[in-house]
Amino acid sequence: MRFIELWTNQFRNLVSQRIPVDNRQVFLIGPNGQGKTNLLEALYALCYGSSFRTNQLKELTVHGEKAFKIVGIYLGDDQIRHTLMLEWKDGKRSMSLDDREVKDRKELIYNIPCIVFSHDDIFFIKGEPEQRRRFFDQTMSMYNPLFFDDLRRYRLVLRQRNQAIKDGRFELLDLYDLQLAKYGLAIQSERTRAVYEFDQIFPSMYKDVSQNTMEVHIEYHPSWNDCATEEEIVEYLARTRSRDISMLTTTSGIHRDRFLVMEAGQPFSQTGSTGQLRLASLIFRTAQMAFFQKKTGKEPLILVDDVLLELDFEKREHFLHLMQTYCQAFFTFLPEEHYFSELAEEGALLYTVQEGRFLN
Ligand SMILES: Nc1ncnc2c1ncn2[C@@H]1O[C@H](COP(=O)(O)OP(=O)(O)OP(=O)(O)O)[C@@H](O)[C@H]1O
Repeated sequence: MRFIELWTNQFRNLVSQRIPVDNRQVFLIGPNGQGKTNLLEALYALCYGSSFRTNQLKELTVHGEKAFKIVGIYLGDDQIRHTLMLEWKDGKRSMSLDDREVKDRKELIYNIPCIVFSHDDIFFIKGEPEQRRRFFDQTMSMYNPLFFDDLRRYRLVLRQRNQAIKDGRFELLDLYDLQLAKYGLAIQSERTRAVYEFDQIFPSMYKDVSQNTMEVHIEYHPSWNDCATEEEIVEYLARTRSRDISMLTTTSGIHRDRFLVMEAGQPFSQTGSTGQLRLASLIFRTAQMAFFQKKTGKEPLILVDDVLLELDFEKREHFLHLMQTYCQAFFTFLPEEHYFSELAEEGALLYTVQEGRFLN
């Protein structure tokens, strides 16, 4: 799969324009604040119908306007040209694929798998547990539609259960507990399997690039650690119900699971230097790519937002070697970062980005 051209209209600071991108590698080069990341965001929004920077699609419209539209023409794995469109208008999102309305964003997840490398990825290592849950849920949702469905259902039941607790409608809890246990156990089992497999990939990649002698690995600590069946979870929820009622929320479940990155028995967020944490976050993404490929046999589209800056030459070489298996890649660079030539293949497409314009 590969994008061939993009059309942007009233999207952030991007000038409304057609941008040909028919190349395995597209480099976007320009000073700060010119619109490089905005184009990556537009591509991501086309792939998933959402942004990796905000939950509010209305923020993506150019200041002062109420609508934006992006269109991407891509060559699918079937070697046929397809047209994806995302529009935000009158407070509503609409999407289409080949002029057919896309009603559920889920349809898109498996269409163009897309992975973003960004500075914020460091929070997967040193941020709140929620950040790592999101990372692993995303990793699993990329290849497993059942997992994605279970997550959606779990979240819905969790919201309903919390509301029932707040409203004092305790007679509903027995029913919600059964559903929470059903979807929760499926998610817990899948997380256990996926972390085991991810842990076969991530530590050796990290060791290769960092040349660190200490082992870094991932641990999964489910909130319902001692429950192996739905019945056991239901019993546990019944036993802890009074605690939930006094806290006005569901205090256990897969929304409280913890994923830890450990080094020598300690959380890596406490032992690693900022440089090591940053490198580990890049490797997290690279391992996500490798994991996705192992599961599906497909290569993802990658969007790499100026994250190589802090790596020295040797680490960069190692790292770039690891991340070559993509169907198409968009990289952003500042003009002074001349090392993009280390990465560019012959014939790669180079754009200079200036005030939302893409010039080559
Ligand atoms: N909704 C919007 N409407 C108009 N302009 C916007 C909007 N949102 C952001 N901008 C502008 O877009 C520019 C930021 O673009 P972007 O984040 O793509 O920068 P960049 O080229 O990736 O730079 P950096 O190297 O600093 O990351 C800023 O000038 C900002 O004012």
